Amino acid sequence: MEAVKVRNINIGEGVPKICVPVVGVTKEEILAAAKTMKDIPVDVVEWRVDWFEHVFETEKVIEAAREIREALGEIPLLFTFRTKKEGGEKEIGPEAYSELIQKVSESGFVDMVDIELFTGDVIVKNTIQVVHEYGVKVIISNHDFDKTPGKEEIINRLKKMQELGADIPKIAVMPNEKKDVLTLLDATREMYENYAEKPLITMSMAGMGVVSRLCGEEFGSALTFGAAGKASAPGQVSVEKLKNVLTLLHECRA
Ligand SMILES: O=C1C[C@@](O)(C(=O)O)C[C@@H](O)[C@@H]1O
Repeated sequence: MEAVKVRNINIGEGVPKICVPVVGVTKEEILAAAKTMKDIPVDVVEWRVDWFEHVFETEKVIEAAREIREALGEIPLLFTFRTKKEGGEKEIGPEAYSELIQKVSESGFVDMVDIELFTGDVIVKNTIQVVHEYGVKVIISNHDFDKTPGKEEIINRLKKMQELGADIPKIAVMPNEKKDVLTLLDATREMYENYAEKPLITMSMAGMGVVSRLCGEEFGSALTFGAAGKASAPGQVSVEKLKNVLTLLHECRA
């Protein structure tokens, strides 16, 4: 499987990469967070634009993206509007969602965008086509904040993301019992060993699922979300601690 290269980072190669979400409401908060990124062990920064107070004014979004880009230097930037139904802050219709992603991709200030699988196949495919023309990579994602679907269902969703043209398929699920964490890990392993043509990102959320955010190198998850300041989902470990554990597990495997 080939790694996905974004700037100087190869996602899908070696130690799982660390992604830190920025969840500020005002541009000042967002930029203050972005400016701290150069001092911490982060490989990718995710701008969770659904938190931004001016998210529905595209010019303001693009202007903020430009300033975030400037603050990050060479750190890759992932642009994510997480919709309310998948655990985000705001609702948005599929057309407006697609248009926002396309416009921001066109701006050249972001390196990757997140597109939710359940936006609808046609919109997802069309959006990806346009985004790819701008040289921007695509994560197709799905989140279940209530439960963990069965192993086959998780694998089917990841396969579907791959078929739709994702550079990186991603799924985040909520465990209600310990077995659910094993289900997520086993689905990841099976997808990775048997079907994956692309690097994957998977996680089981909350305290019970934390182990899944640490052991990606063993089971096949190429990137993990860590917190610096405010977390964007339950179970995110602080980046420094995350880095230590990922390095430890990597060294022990060698
Ligand atoms: O999709 C994800 C994963 C995530 O939900 C997590 O569980 O770490 C955090 C979100 O910010 C990100 O967009």
